[in-house]
Amino acid sequence: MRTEISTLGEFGLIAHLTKGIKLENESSKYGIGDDAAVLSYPSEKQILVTTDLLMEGVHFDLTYVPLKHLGYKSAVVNFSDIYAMNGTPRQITISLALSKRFCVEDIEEFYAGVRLACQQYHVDIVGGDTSSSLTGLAISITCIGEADKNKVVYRNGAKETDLICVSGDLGAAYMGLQLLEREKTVLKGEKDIQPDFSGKEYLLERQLKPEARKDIIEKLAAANIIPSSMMDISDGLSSELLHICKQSNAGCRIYEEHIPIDYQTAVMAEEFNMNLTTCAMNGGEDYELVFTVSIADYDKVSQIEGIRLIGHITKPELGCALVTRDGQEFELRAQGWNALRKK
Ligand SMILES: Nc1ncnc2c1ncn2[C@@H]1O[C@H](COP(=O)(O)OP(=O)(O)O)[C@@H](O)[C@H]1O
Ligand SMILES: Cc1ncc(C[n+]2csc(CCOP(=O)(O)OP(=O)(O)O)c2C)c(N)n1
Ligand SMILES: [Mg+2]
Repeated sequence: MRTEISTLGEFGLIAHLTKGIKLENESSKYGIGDDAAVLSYPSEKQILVTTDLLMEGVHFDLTYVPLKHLGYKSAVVNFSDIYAMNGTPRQITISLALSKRFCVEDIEEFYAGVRLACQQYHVDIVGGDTSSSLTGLAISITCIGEADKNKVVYRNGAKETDLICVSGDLGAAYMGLQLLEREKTVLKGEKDIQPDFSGKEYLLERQLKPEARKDIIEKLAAANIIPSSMMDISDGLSSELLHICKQSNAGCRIYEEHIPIDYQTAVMAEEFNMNLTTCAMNGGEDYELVFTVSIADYDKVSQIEGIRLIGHITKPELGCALVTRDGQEFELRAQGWNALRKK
């Protein structure tokens, strides 16, 4: 089926896409349908706001990304930013610019993904904007969330001797992207052949359907740990650690042998003849959390499943470095994702 968007028009499309959206959160007072949404948060909360812009051809390639997955991921990467402040996401607004290539069914798919993510993370869709584009799909999502006033975690709070921790494992989403890019080149013009991705499912899942680490935020809270600094890993661990250290006026040492990497990631890096540590440090799109905790929290944090201690914070004069298995030190450089960097 292909229903042209012009048959519904802007208002018809919005009504169609947002049909049946219900508000779950106490703070969502009024959602879609007026000039602005109305939110109300209790005075003991801080309100968190984050926004992300995703451009077709820059952030995603629709030749191998299904629209439902794209919708899911676009929402989840925003939730991830709210968790990275030690908060809880509550509302999003979604703005879309659509070219003529897209039909109503395409946007339905995209919305099905966004709505699934919102259901799973208990977030309300409270508004958005819809416009046309001459060149492709542009997606902008803004997420609003809350945190207890004294529990917001910034990038600038890391202190000398703090332990550096990471959740999950790194580099898999990047290897998933490499895999999809390779198949895209191989299969160009041969639509009937289905690539065999068996044994590589984890990599594809990490690229196409990432999750935000709500569970880690909950486990830290349950263990009574408030990190001294935290970020989510979108551009690569190196880049994020440099942000934390710069803003905290600190240095760091992280140890190559402690960087968490999944088996499939390692196999794939070998197959592509890529340096595994480089992929894990700079690949990006991991949407894991990197955070620091006081050394006093060592016992508590090391008991939490899914968190790895990878190093520690130092004085700023010592700079930021990766210590290899044979004890050599390499200065961290932000080689990861940078949308504005020269190619
Ligand atoms: N065009 C912009 N105008 C104003 N602030 C911006 C702009 N782009 C990014 N920022 C702000 O810069 C900071 C860092 O952004 P960014 O590197 O994109 O972080 P993240 O990786 O968490 O999305 C954030 O506070 C963000 O709101
Ligand atoms: C076609 C394509 N190119 C590149 C990537 C890789 N990629 C897309 S977004 C991103 C990192 C995060 O993007 P950014 O706009 O920096 O988000 P932010 O850090 O602001 O949250 C990466 C590595 C991809 N998934 N698909
Ligand atoms: Mg950003």
